[in-house]
Amino acid sequence: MFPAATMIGGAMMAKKQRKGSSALKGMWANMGSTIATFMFLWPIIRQYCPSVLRRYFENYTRRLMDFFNPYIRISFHEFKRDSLRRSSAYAAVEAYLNAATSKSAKRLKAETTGKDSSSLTLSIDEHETVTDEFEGVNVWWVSNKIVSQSRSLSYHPAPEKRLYTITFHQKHREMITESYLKHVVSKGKEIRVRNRQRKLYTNTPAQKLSSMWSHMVFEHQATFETLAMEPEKKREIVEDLLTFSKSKDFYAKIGKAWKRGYLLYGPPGTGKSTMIAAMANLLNYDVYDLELSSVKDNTELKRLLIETTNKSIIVIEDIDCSIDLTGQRKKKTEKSADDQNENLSKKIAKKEAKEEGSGSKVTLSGLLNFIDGLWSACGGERLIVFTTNYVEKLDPALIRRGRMDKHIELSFCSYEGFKVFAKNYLDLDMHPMFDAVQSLMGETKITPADVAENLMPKSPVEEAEKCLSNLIQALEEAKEEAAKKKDTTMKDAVQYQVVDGETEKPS
Ligand SMILES: Nc1ncnc2c1ncn2[C@@H]1O[C@H](COP(=O)(O)OP(=O)(O)OP(=O)(O)O)[C@@H](O)[C@H]1O
Ligand SMILES: [Mg+2]
Repeated sequence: MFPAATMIGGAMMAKKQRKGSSALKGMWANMGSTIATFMFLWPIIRQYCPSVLRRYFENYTRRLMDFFNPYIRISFHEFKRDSLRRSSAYAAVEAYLNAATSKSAKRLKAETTGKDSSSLTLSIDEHETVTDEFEGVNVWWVSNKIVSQSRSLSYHPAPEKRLYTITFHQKHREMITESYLKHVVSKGKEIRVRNRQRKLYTNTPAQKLSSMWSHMVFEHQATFETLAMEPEKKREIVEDLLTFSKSKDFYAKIGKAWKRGYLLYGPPGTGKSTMIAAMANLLNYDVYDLELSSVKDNTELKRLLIETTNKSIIVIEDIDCSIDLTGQRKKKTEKSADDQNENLSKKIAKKEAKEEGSGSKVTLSGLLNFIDGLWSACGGERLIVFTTNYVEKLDPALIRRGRMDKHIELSFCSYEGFKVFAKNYLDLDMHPMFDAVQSLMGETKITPADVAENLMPKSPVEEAEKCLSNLIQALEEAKEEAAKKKDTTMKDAVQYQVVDGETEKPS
C-alpha cells in the first residue's frame, strides 16, 4: 500500500514541476495513461499470464514506478547474504526501533525474555509501519517478513527472512545516509549493550566444545553501592572505570590499545572478587574467568584471548597461586608464620595440587605477550584484572604500570566500610551500638567477609540489635585472639638470648 501511494504522489509531484513545458505535457499524459492501463491490466496478468511473462511485467512496472517515485528505500536484512551470521546492523536497527518507536506502534508482539522468562519485551510486529523523526525530517520504517516460496519435501516450515526497510524522500538522502543511519546504528548498539544478558565465561578443559570458553548467565548482584569501602577510594575507582569506558577516541589518538589492567590485592575475604563483579555490573561487561592452570601452553593462551569479545573483563584470580610464572615449577609453599588464615593455606594447597596435575606450560613471557603484545591487536574495550593475596610474590614485570595500570589494595574493614554493610544488611544509617563497633574496629582487624557474615540475619525475625551484638562479640574475640598471639610471640622472643652477637635459644 505504501509504495503505491508514494509512487502516485511522486508522479503527481513530478508532473506539477514540469507543468510549463507543453511537449512534456503530452509525454506525462501518455505516461499517466500507461500507468492507468497497467493498473487495470495487472490483476488479469497476475491471474492468467505464464510466470515468465508475469515476471517481465513485474520488472517493467517496478522500473516505471521507481522512475517516478521520489522516495528512497534502504533495507536491513537479518542475515548477511549466504551467511548464517546475524547482521549486527539489523540487530542494532531492531533495538533502536523497539526503544524509539514501540510506543507509537499500533501492532506489537510480546515475547518473554530473561532467565525463567521473567520479563516481557514488546517489539514492532511484522508489516507494521512506524514513523521516526530526525532533525525535523520524517522517515518511515517497516518491519517485513519474506517467507520463501520454494517447496521442499521437508517437515520444516519454509524459511523466513526478516528485514527492516526505511523509506525517506530523496532530498534528504545525504542527511539520512550520513547522519541518521549512523545515529540509529550507534544508539541501537548502546541499547543492546544495556539490555543484553551478560555472561560469565570459563575455560574449563572438561568440555571440549567448539568454543574454548563455556559460559553461563552472569547474575552477580554486587555493585559499587553495596561494596564496603572508604567512599573516597570507591569514587576514585568508579571514576577511573567510567573514564576508561568513554575513552575510545583518546586511546586511538595516543596509539594505545583500548585496555586497562587492574591489580587487586589484599587478604582473603576483603572483596577482590566482589569488586570484579561490581566492575562488570558498572560497565555492563562480560567476565572471562581465566583459569591459568587449565591452559596447556602459550599458544592456547593466545587462542583463548582471541576468542574474547569486546566489553569484557578478563580475570585471573589468585595469580600468585596459579602456574609458575618464573620459568620453573613452583616449590611447595612453606607454611609461613603469618599464615593465620587456614582458608588461605587450603586455597594454596588446592591450587598447587591443580598445578601439579595440569601440566600447564604457560610461561611468564607468554603471559606478558598475552597482556600487551597480541592483546594490543585485539581491538577494543577490555579490562584485565589480576587478584592476589600476596602482591610481593609477583614478578615485578607482570605488574609494572602499563601492564597493570592501577593497583588497588583491599584491606580489613574500616568503620566506613562497616556503615555500608549496616545500611545494606540492616537498613541502618545510625545506631547507638555503632560507637562500640567503631572503637573496637580501631583496636582490631576484621575482614569485610567476617563483618558481612556477622551482620547477616540468621532468621527472618532476627533484630538488627542482635546482628550488631554478634559483630561486637566477634570483634571482641578477634581482639582477645590478637592479644594472646602477641603474648605468645613476646614469650618466644624472651626465650631467645643474644650470645656473642648471635641469637640463640637457651637449651
Ligand atoms: N568489601 C566488601 N564489600 C562487600 N562485601 C564484601 C566485601 N568484602 C567481602 N565481602 C563479602 O565477603 C564475601 C567474600 O568476599 P570476596 O570473595 O570478594 O573476597 P576475596 O577478597 O575475593 O577473597 P579471596 O582472596 O579469598 O578470593 C563476599 O561474598 C561478600 O559478600
Ligand atoms: Mg576472590
